[in-house]
Amino acid sequence: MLKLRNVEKTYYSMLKTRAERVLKGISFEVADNEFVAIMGESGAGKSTLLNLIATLDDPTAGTITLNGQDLNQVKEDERAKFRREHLGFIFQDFDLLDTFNVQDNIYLPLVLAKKPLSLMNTRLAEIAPKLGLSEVLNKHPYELSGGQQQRVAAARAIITNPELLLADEPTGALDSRTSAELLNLLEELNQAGQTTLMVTHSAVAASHSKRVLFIRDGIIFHQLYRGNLTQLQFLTKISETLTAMLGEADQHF
Ligand SMILES: Nc1ncnc2c1ncn2[C@@H]1O[C@H](COP(=O)(O)OP(=O)(O)OP(=O)(O)O)[C@@H](O)[C@H]1O
Repeated sequence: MLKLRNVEKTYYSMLKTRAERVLKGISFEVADNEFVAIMGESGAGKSTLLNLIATLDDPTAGTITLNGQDLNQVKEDERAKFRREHLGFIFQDFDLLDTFNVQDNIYLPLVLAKKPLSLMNTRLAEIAPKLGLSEVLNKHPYELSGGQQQRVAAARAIITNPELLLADEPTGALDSRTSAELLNLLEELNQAGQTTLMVTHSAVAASHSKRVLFIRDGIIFHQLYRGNLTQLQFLTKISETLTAMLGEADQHF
């Protein structure tokens, strides 16, 4: 599904007098139906990596392919269309339009893709009950709780049946109960076949995935598979790894 080969990203200052090499050769694959979390400390390059996969920015070196298509080859003016057709996005700050009601917010990607209303209605009828949104379709985002708003954002992200769902700190603005609900929802969507890649600094969020990649110093430093562990057992394993990583970092100073 998704393949990264030796992906590098260097940010340059305007006059190229300063360079920051954020990603130094990242290689990994995400298989169909996987749910992968990417963890790393603040500034480790998680959002940078997600932006590259989202075609919002280009790598300095290396290749990224989605189902065989090299993202570098997608032309600038075709990228918005590419994102609409292949990817779904959930961000920390929901990013809903307050002037639209919930239903129209969810329909937006299909409206932009000029899909027929009948298809939108069919898809909504499938996902609204699953996400507990059937009763709020005529409300506006500002009338909803944070958890409901994030579920609307999730509905909007999956209504196009994206090949890959990208989530950037999706629980960052939620309290622990609504976070847990959203994470359970992401897990359920994944069990129903949704390939998902999530960036997070939360061990709890990562423990809902099937595999965690740890980024440090611009490389994939370590990875953990959930295997048959329960979410709580996986959380313990992730927390132990983070503690060990922090311990090693301390020894450098
Ligand atoms: N557009 C940009 N131009 C220049 N430097 C950038 C840009 N975006 C990110 N950086 C730098 O790249 C490094 C990695 O940032 P990034 O946002 O990818 O980290 P992160 O792991 O997502 O952090 P956080 O968890 O705090 O969001 C940081 O040092 C940041 O200052």
